[in-house]
Amino acid sequence: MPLHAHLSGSISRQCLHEIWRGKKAANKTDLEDPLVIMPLGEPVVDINSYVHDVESLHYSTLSVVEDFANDGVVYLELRTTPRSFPKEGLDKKGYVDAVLTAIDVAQQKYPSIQVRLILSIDRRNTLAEANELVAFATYFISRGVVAVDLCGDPAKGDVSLFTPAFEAAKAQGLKITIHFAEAECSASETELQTILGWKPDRLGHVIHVPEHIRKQIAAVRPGIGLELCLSCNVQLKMITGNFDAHHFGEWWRVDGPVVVPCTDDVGVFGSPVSNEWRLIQEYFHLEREDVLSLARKGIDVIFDGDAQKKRLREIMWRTG
Ligand SMILES: CNc1ncnc2c1ncn2[C@@H]1O[C@H](COP(=O)(O)O)[C@@H](O)[C@H]1O
Repeated sequence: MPLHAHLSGSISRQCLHEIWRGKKAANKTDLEDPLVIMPLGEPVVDINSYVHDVESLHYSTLSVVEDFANDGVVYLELRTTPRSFPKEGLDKKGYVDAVLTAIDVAQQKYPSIQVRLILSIDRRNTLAEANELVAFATYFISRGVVAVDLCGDPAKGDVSLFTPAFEAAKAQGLKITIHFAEAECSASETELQTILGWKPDRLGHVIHVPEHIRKQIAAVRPGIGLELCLSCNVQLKMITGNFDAHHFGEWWRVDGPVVVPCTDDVGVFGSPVSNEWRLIQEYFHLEREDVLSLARKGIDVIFDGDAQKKRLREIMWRTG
């Protein structure tokens, strides 16, 4: 049940390779084969040069959902930052529409998985761009958009700029999740207090958090969701030390907040969510009952409604 998965970062190298091969055959690209130039573990920086039209967006979204379904995922929240590709006649609204259409097709093709979409504001955006994104998110609620996120380079931007946009999102019934204290530079007291002031439904990463903020997180709303991404944080050295030093170990027993193991960018880190659960068991010595209880608690913090929660509970209790 990965709830923190960036669409572009979830595209497998093989899928990018296939998109590239198609474009190469049609004489539509001068780029190198992504399988050759992007070693595993390195961020895929120029994904936009491979995926920049409806066709490749459709192909890659379908492939991402397929990969998650094949990993045994039955509910997925993908997130993406809407982009425009004027040369291809695609604006940001068209981008979201294309992703949602591909998700619909994917759900029909792989009926075991249900997928919802989160739209991400990038920290470099202006307030006008953020407001526009909230308007798109609202427009597409009936087609499966459930929330708004804040992501991007943690060294960029002043998050307080976005307060009106997140307030507007909440007023429209959208949920909010925020990349939180991802790097030291995005963990100032002012930034963390500003974000907690938005009363987010979930937080992502939650790394550089002083003790008093930890208490505040637990108090900000009962059962706040924490999207923790072990492989990402270890591979990118966002934490000091190995898996056993990950803050999952501090959070998973804390009463109140609900920890959900997530993949972040599985195409980059090469660790599907089944492997994230394996790592947790290996490094934190969870018993089978702990794993089941954690997975079941996660259902409470998904951004879909009661019918979805009921479906997931039926699956989870049957599994147990
Ligand atoms: C430590 N991991 C991360 N931290 C912060 N932002 C990240 C991220 N991984 C990905 N993104 C954000 O998601 C966008 C990917 O394109 P999609 O929107 O999927 O289409 C990136 O541009 C970046 O802003």
